[in-house]
Amino acid sequence: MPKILVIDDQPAVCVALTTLFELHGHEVRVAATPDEAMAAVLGDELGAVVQDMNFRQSATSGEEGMELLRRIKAVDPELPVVAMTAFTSIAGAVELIKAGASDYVPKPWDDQKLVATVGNLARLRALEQENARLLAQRGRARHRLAERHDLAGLVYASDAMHEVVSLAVKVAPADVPVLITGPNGTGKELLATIVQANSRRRDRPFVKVNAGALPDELVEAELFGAEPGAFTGATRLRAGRFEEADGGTLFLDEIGTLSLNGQKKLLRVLQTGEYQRLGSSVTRKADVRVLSATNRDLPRAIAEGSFREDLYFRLNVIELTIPALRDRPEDIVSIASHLLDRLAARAAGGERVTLGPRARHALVEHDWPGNVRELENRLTRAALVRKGETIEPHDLGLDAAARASHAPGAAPAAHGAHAASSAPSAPSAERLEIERALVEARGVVAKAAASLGLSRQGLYRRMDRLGIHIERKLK
Ligand SMILES: Nc1ncnc2c1ncn2[C@@H]1O[C@H](COP(=O)(O)OP(=O)(O)OP(=O)(O)O)[C@@H](O)[C@H]1O
Repeated sequence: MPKILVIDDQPAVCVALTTLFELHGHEVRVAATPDEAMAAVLGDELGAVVQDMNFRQSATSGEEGMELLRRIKAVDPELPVVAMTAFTSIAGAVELIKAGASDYVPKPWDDQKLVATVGNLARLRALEQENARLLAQRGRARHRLAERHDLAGLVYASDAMHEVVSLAVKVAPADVPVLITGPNGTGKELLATIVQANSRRRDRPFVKVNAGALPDELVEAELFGAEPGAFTGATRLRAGRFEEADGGTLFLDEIGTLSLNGQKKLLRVLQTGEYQRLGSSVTRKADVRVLSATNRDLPRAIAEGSFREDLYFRLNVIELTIPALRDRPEDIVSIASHLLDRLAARAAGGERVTLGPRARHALVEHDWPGNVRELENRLTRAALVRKGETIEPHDLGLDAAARASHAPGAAPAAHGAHAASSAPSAPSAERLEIERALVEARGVVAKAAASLGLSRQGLYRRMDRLGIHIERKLK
């Protein structure tokens, strides 16, 4: 039970209060003067203070008590102080609360009320202290992790991510395959980078392959290489990805959509540790650590017959699962601030952009179907269309943001030109991609089309279909 400090110059009052609090399980310390009280506040672990307002027989103004209250609050602003006062005026009470008293009780006091008030305040302080201790402990744990390992720019505040990142750096030095799972845009590739950066192979090649984009007929040549003439069009010797990654790490992204043929070829090299270039009979040794990632539910794909179980067990010696952004809302604002810093560093003028409080709220409220990648897109857009230094909800183009900006008292929508859409609900990945390209191209459709790999007409058709139109040319 928290210790209570009783401060009163009248021994009879001290005895009565000590008895009262001890009866209710508290330890009690007594002080008869302001100096004794300060010694206790500085030297003891206290849960709450009950203090008189006058310390000399002749004094009645309460000024000494007010002075002591200020001294206590100056050294420990969170320590609850209950003032015992003969004040009956509202002004006196207000002054006490302003000076930091948590509560005040009249003299003579009501035992039950006093014990309940002081007990509650002391319990609350204990809870707050425990919270602060846990937060500090977590902060220290994160700090230690970031100090000792290369976290490749990954930012988080949530316990869930702390667990994933801790496991990633723990398994990094072991040369085992790691499968990283999680929805699109949650940072799977970034986590693979962390595993590689903290492994013994950190200074060796790190080769990334989008396994899902490999056409079936090219899987073998891409992974293992091809001799000249091995297939039509193969005029030069081509090194495969396993060869490029020799001594290092191979990251197979989108492994869940690798063709069955590709799966078979991959399984063989993982089982035997050997492979051959297409068109060659020379067997090569694969000294490669394989990391892979997918957003697919592989056990389900196995049940449906589209993924090999034997390959799954080879790849999945360790599984790291990244939760969707909406399931770790504590991360949203930290990541957003980090991304804004990154944007500022890349921008020509390097101007620092910050998030307004309503924009933060809108970010935390949003569902983030596209996870951190969507957050990146939204912030890129917002950083470009914002009017001032601060990003407001309507700059983000989010549903919730739009609602927030139309709420009473909200700032009017920005009049700056931006790619605006007439159908704001549930933005698709395609819409975001196009909006981002348009904003980055400052509204120049031909430029946006080129960056998307589309013809100008092609982009216009898509904009029509999605109801995206350019409101005004960006300056
Ligand atoms: N926690 C984070 N802190 C900082 N940046 C992050 C974080 N998570 C993701 N990012 C950034 O978000 C973008 C998407 O991340 P990444 O490409 O690693 O996701 P992914 O899960 O591999 O996506 P996909 O499933 O589409 O392949 C990247 O630019 C990455 O740097």
